[in-house]
Amino acid sequence: MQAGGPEVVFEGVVRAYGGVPALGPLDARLPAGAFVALVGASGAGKSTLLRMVNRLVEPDSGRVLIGGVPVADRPAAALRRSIGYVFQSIGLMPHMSVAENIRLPARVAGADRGVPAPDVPALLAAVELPADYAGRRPQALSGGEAQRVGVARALATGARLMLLDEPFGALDPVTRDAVGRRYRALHDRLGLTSLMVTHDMAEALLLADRILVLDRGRLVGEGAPADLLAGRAGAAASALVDVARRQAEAIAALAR
Ligand SMILES: Nc1ncnc2c1ncn2[C@@H]1O[C@H](COP(=O)(O)OP(=O)(O)OP(=O)(O)O)[C@@H](O)[C@H]1O
Repeated sequence: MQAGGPEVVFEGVVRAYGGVPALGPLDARLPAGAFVALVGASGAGKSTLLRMVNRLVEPDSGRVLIGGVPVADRPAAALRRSIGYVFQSIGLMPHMSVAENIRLPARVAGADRGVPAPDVPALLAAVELPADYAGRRPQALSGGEAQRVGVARALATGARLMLLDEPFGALDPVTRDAVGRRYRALHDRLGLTSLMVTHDMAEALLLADRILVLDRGRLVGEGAPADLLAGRAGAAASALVDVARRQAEAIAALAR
């Protein structure tokens, strides 16, 4: 097993699509081992920022460093093998078993290039799925179970940096809550660095160590959940927190 998750630094990253600015200039730092949530309205640039880390999006200017090394200096394929990527429609191969799906990224990377064969039982245990799920096909899994297989697959090449783009967005609220908390426990156990895009401020407040708030491509607020709740992370962050708080208060009032 590799050492803990690395630090990630964004230095003045800028990106436009077809001449239309989408992101930046933006500076941010994810401390080694942190769980960082990225929130903001639709189109704010969250996925663009996340995908700069594994070079699915290249910045027009500025740079991203992982553990002090610019991602642009590393071949994209090798870089992506070292980073877990979990997204909403996780894309498990329907004709392959769970075990084959988990082994797939390492197989693509090539055992002959020194990529060790994944320990499927250990990975299933890490995401708290029974060992006999290894033989199941994806269609025999619930949405929450499939998402956990996606996390196991993302960890299979030994990645200690995880990018999660609305990972639990398609799950019902109860499953979403349970899978989110399980993932947070896994993050702590393995000492991962995790960057998670979410639309749900309550989820960000409950799971993350730090929250970055994006608005129209700019970082408009940043802090620990306690900072956001105390109104110390800027007006945009407070506005999003107020929505979550009003919902919680309305539910509490209904129960009285
Ligand atoms: N490949 C692309 N081509 C053109 N425009 C794009 C492309 N990808 C993103 N954009 C635009 O860039 C802006 C930021 O998009 P991005 O997907 O990063 O936002 P987001 O905050 O992740 O949004 P959402 O929450 O809706 O997923 C949006 O205006 C979007 O339309």
